[in-house]
Amino acid sequence: MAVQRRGNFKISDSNTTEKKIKRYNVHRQTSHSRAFIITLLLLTAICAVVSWLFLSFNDDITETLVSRWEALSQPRVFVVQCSEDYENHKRFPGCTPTKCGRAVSDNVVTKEEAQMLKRLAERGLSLGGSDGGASILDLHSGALSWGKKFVNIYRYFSAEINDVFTEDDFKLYRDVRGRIQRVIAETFGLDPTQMHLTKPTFFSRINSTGAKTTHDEYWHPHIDKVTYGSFDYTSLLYLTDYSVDFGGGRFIFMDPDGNRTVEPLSGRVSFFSSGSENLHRVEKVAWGTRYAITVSFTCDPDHAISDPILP
Ligand SMILES: O=C(O)CCC(=O)C(=O)O
Ligand SMILES: [Fe+2]
Repeated sequence: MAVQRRGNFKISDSNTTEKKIKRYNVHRQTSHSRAFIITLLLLTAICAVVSWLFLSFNDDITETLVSRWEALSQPRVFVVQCSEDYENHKRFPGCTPTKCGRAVSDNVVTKEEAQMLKRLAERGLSLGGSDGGASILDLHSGALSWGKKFVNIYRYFSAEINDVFTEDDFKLYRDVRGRIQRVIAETFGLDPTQMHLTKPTFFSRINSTGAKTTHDEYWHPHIDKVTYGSFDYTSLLYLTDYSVDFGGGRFIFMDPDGNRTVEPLSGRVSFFSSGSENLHRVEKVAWGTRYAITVSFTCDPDHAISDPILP
């Protein structure tokens, strides 16, 4: 009996141990799940804080002024307070910026005209081109990127030049320049006859090839009036489409409170007063090829240049 009793006691003893083990396992599992949930919550909170910091301080976060998917039926204008830059230069009433800002128009140049100008740029640039990612062709001075330097296309290719460009190409360039000049005058309330074409005025071709010289480093923030001296109004005519022909390559106004972009679109004209109220840069091109023309105007007749002519 005693043995039996001892036996029963042993059974109930092992039941208790088993229950204890079970309870311990349940407790351990619950603790693990709780720790897992707490870790997950912590990670989520850390992610949220990091994203918030990224969104608040990352200088690449931008407002899009005009998207590639829009087709503007009239110029979109953004007024910006003029910088003091113009005070250090001789003033020309009716032209020197008193109203500053930036604007974009999709109505100045047709898609067909942009296509013709792009072909002109392709033909000219096919004669040379930079070793790095940025090549230019300046129809006025004849400067053409060539490896790590420049050549004068009119001198270097004098025998071929009339096969590459036609009188119609130059007429189209002049027409387009005149229309851009008028839209800038209308937008900023200027007398168009007081505005003069100034140098440099050039076609640009940019791809994702790495820079080989500083001439290829197109992405640096700059102020056109400082970089080029004579500029009062800068215009850019785009000849290819952002996100279709190339990636990256957006135009970025770098304002004190953040970046504002213009997405290039074939035939789109973007123009702005050239002082430090319009500090800007071009985003690096990630893929494809971006074509544009920089056409600029000065109020100072001493810095005027005439339209390019076919020799
Ligand atoms: O191609 C562009 O969008 C801008 C070029 C530019 O900033 C310049 O030519 O000064
Ligand atoms: Fe510029």
